[in-house]
Amino acid sequence: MLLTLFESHTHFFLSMFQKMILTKIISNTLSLHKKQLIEWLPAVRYFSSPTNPLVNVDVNDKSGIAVVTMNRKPVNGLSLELFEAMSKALDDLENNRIRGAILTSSCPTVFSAGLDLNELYQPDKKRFKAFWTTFQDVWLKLYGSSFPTAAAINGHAPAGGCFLAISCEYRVMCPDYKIGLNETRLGIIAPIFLRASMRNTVSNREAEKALTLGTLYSTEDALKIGLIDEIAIYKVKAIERCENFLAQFNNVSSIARSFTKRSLRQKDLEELENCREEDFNIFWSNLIEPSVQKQIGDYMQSLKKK
Ligand SMILES: CCCCCCCCCCCCC/C=C/C(=O)SCCNC(=O)CCNC(=O)[C@H](O)C(C)(C)COP(=O)(O)OP(=O)(O)OC[C@H]1O[C@@H](n2cnc3c(N)ncnc32)[C@H](O)[C@@H]1OP(=O)(O)O
Repeated sequence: MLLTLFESHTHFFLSMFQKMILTKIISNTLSLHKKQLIEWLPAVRYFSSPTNPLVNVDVNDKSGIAVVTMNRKPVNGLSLELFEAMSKALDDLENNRIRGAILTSSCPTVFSAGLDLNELYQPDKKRFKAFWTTFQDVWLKLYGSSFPTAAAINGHAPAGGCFLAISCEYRVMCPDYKIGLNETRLGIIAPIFLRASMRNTVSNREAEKALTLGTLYSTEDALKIGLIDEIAIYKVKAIERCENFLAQFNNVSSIARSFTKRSLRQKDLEELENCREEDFNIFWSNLIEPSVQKQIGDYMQSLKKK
C-alpha cells in the first residue's frame, strides 16, 4: 500500500535531493537498505540512444517503453559483437528504469537466425570464451530484467533466435515464419539456460517434445502450443500488440511486479550463475570435437548453397 502510494506520486522528475529525502523517510519506515530503495525508484529519465549500429534503442518518452532493434544484416546472426551491444543496451535500459522493452529486428524476414555459425566454426578459444560468457550475460540480463519485456517476432526465429524471444515475457509473431529450438537437429544439446526459458514458456511436456525433436513451428502452430502469445499481420502491428501487453503494467506496482517476476525466475537464473564456467567447458569440449566441427562446416555450406 505504502509502496504503491510512493510509486504513484513519483512519476514526475525527482531531483537528487528529493530522492534522498524520500529514500530516508521510506528507509526509516520500512527498514530497507538505502541502495535497494534508490534502485526501486520509478523511471525518471528516458533516452533515445544512438548507441551501437548493431542494436538500436528507441525509447518513447511518453510511455517509457523501449524498442530494441537488432540490426546485423542479413539475418541477425548472434556474434560476439551483437551480444556485446545487446548486453550494453540491457544495462542502459536497467539503469534508466524504463517501463518496458520490446525486442525486434530490422531484417525484413528474419528475427534472428540464432548463433552466428562463424563463431562456432574453427573457433579461437579466447574469442569463444568471450562469446559464450557474453551470451550467458545477455540471457541473465534479459530473462532476469526488472522491467517487463516482449518480443515482436517479425521473421524466422530458429535456435538462438527463439531463445531470445522466449527469454522475454510475451511474444507476438508475424505469420508464415518458423520458430523453435532446432538444436538437436543440428547435433547440439541445448544449454541449461535455454532449456529453462523453454520450460518457462510452454508446458513441460511440450518443452520435452519440442527440444528432443528439435521442431521448428509455423507461426500458427507456435500459437497452438503457447510458444507465442499472439499473431499480428506485420511488424508495426506486432509492436503495437507488445505495447498493449506492456501497458497493462501501468496499473500494477512496478516493485511488486518486478519482485514477483524475479522470484518466479530466480531458480533458473541461479542455476546458470552457479555453473557458468562448467557450462562453458561443456560447450567448448563439445564444439571442438572434429565430428561436430565437420557437421558445422557442412551445415554452413548447405546454407550457402541454397
Ligand atoms: C551445427 C552443429 C553445431 C554443434 C555445436 C555444438 C556446440 C554447442 C553450441 C550450443 C548452442 C546453443 C544454442 C544455440 C544454437 C544456435 O543458435 S546454432 C544456429 C542455428 N541456426 C540455424 O539453424 C538457422 C540457419 N539459418 C536459416 O535457417 C536461414 O538462414 C533463415 C534464418 C531461415 C533465413 O533464411 P533466408 O532468408 O532464406 O536467408 P539465407 O539465404 O538462408 O541466409 C542469408 C545468409 O546468412 C547466412 N546465415 C544464415 N544463418 C546463419 C547463422 N546462423 N550464422 C551465420 N550465417 C548465417 C547464410 O549462410 C547466407 O549467407 P550468404 O549465402 O553468404 O549470403
